[in-house]
Amino acid sequence: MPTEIQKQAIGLALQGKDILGAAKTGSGKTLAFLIPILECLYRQQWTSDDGMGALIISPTRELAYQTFETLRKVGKNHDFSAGLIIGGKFLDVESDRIHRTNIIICTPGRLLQHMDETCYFHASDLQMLVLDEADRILDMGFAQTMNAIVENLPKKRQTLLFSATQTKCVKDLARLSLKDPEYVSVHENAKFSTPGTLEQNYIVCELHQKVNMLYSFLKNHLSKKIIVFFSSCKEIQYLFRAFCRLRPGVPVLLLHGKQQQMKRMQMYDDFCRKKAAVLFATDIAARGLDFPAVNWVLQLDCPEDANTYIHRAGRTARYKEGGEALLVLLPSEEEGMVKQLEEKKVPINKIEINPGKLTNVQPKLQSFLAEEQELKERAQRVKFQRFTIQLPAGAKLGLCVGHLVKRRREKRRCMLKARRWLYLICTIKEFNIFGFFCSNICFIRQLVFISPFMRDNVLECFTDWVGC
Ligand SMILES: Nc1ncnc2c1ncn2[C@@H]1O[C@H](COP(=O)(O)OP(=O)(O)OP(=O)(O)O)[C@@H](O)[C@H]1O
Repeated sequence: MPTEIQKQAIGLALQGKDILGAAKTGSGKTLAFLIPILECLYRQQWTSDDGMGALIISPTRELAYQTFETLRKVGKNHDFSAGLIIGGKFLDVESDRIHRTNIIICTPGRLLQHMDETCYFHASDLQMLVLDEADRILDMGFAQTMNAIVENLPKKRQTLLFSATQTKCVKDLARLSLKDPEYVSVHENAKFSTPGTLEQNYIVCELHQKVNMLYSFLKNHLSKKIIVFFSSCKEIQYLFRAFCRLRPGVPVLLLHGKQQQMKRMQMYDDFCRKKAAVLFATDIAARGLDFPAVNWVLQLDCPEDANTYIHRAGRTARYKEGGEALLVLLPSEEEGMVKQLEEKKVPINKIEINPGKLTNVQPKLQSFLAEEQELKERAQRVKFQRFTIQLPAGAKLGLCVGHLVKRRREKRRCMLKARRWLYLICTIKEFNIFGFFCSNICFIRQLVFISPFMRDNVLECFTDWVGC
C-alpha cells in the first residue's frame, strides 16, 4: 500500500510537475521520488548512451548510500545504470563511469568536483533533479556549492524537493528556478509534526550529571537499539572511548564526520544489522537514515533548532513502528528549546530524573583518565569546548579576536587556528558569519583598536581557559 506522500506526489511527478514534498519522518518520501525517476526514464526509453537522466542530491554520504541501495531494490527489473558519487572514494574510478551513468546519487561537494574536473561529464540532458532533505541542502552550509552545481544544470528539467521540514523560502526556490511547484504537504493540517507512534519526553540535567545519566540510561535499556546524538566530534570521540572502558553491557558504535569513509560505512552497516546496540552519532546521522527497528533516540546535547530535533527524533518510530525519544536539556536551554518545539507542533513532556537511579561513574572515569594520557587530553578539550559552546555568540567571536590579537605576529598560523576554534565552538550558522572576520586580519585589528575594553575582557577570559 502506498503511503500518503507517495499517493499524492507520484501522480503529480508523473505529470511532469515540479514538487515541494513535505511529510513526517519515516513516511516513505524516498519511494515518492525514486518511482517517478524510474518511470520517467523508462517512458523515454533512456539508455546508457543518453548519459545522466536523473540526479539525486543528498546531504550526507550515508543517506546517499542508503538511497542507492533502495534504488537497487526497486529498480532491479530496469536496465538503467546507477552510480553513487560520494567523497572518500577514488575519483578516477568514478570519472571513468560517470558519463555513462543514467541515475546519479551524490553529495553536493563530490558532484561539483566532477563537474569541475571530469572532462567527459556533462549534465545537459538531465530530466529530473531531486533534492532529498531539501531544506538542509539549500541552507547556508551548502549554499556556494549548490549555486555552482545549479549553474551547470539545464534550465529545462523537472525538480523535486523533499523533506520532513520543507523550505518554502522564496529565495531558495528561486535559486533552483522551480516552475509553479506543487506544494504537497500531507501532514500540514495534522495536530503534530512528528509521527503519532513516537513518544517524546525531555529532562533537565546539569552538565556534570550528563555522563552519569547516559551510563544509567544504557544500563537500564540493555536489550534495546539506541541512537545517542551529540553535537560535536570532540565530545563524541572522548565519550566513545570512555564508554568502551566503562563497558555498559551493550555494544557501543560510533558515527561522525571525521571518521574514514570505510569506517563510517562499516559502522553504518553494523548498526543496521545489530538487534541491540547503542550508536553514538553526530548530526550526520540525523537526517534520512532508516536504521531498522531503533527503539530509542536520546539527544544528549540540545539540537541546533527544532527542525534538527524533529529529524534526530525521527530515526525511531518509522513507518507505523513505535519508538521513544528523550531530549536532555541544560537548565539554561529549557525555556528556549521547549518554546521552539511548541511552535513547531512537537508534543513533548517534561519528566524528572530519579536521582536514586543514577550511577556515579565519575570515580571510574577519573581513574581511566589518570591511566591514559590521550583520554585525559580529550577530556580537557571537551571541557573547554563545553564551556565555550554555552557562551553567547558575541563572546565566542570575542575569544577568537582575543587570540588573534595575542598572536598577531604569526599572521597566517593564528588565522588558521582561530578559524579552527570557531569551527569547534560555533554552530554552523555562527561559523559562516564569523568566518568572515577571520578572513581579514586587518579588519580584526581595527575592530580591536576601536574597542580596547572588549580586547581586555576577551584576553582575560581566554587566558583563564586556555592557559596560554
Ligand atoms: N508503501 C510502503 N509500504 C511499506 N513500507 C514502506 C512504504 N514506503 C516506505 N516504506 C518503508 O518506510 C520506511 C521509511 O521510509 P523512508 O526512509 O522513505 O522515509 P522518509 O519519509 O524518507 O523519512 P525521513 O524524513 O526520515 O527521511 C522505510 O523502511 C521504507 O522501506
